[in-house]
Amino acid sequence: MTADVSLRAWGLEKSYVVQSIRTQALSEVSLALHPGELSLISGPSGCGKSTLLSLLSGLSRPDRGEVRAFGTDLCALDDAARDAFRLVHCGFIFQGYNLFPALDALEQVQLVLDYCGIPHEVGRRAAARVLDMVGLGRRQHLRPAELSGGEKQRVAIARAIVKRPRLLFADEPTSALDSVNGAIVTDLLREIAHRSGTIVVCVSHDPRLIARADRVFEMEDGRLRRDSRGASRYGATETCP
Ligand SMILES: Nc1ncnc2c1ncn2[C@@H]1O[C@H](COP(=O)(O)OP(=O)(O)OP(=O)(O)O)[C@@H](O)[C@H]1O
Repeated sequence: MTADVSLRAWGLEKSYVVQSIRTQALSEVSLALHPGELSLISGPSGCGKSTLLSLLSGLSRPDRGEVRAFGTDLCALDDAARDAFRLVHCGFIFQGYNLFPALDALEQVQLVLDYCGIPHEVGRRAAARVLDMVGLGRRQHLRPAELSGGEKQRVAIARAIVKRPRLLFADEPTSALDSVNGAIVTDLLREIAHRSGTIVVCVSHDPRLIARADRVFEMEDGRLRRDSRGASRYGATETCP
């Protein structure tokens, strides 16, 4: 029997209750994401994209349904075990970069490896290598205030991939970037998926990302409306069976 290398969800339901008003954020969402693909979750504001990302990454639990990553049922794990799962397997990238103002680029990336218990000098070399890979080898000693938005996002990407996660989640990674930097970050995410076999999942409205994604999931009112192959790899957009 071969090991399951996918991230799969079945019948996800999630609602929020605020002051006794219930909002159904997700209904009957099922999908399968595969290694080496950049998948995009798109749709209008409030349709449930961030909620889906949070369930797929084990940051929160569904009311009903199941999420399995590499065969592990994330919903069956307690909070500590899900934290441990994320530490080992998941990288996260956010719209606002979430960098520490006082640390330079190298220190931002190295901090992750320190946290994972990697010896300092080994971590420093690995952090420098990854910064080189994202095109920031010569800017590794600059702090966030000295970097452009696109460079900050590349530091955030380096930080997310330095521990070689099998799952990379990005929430609106290009929405604060101009066209040149948006394209650089988009291509980088795609390259990470294709080269290292990472499952890369992005939430975005950005047409640049939609055009470069291998798989596009369109959401509306908490449901998946369309699951299609992107034009980037297959030449034309086609709807998945
Ligand atoms: N913590 C929360 N408490 C209450 N309601 C929430 C919470 N998080 C999300 N919601 C509601 O759930 C629905 C889905 O929200 P979600 O943030 O997943 O959508 P989204 O597609 O990511 O939106 P956006 O593109 O604006 O970020 C919305 O109606 C939202 O108001």
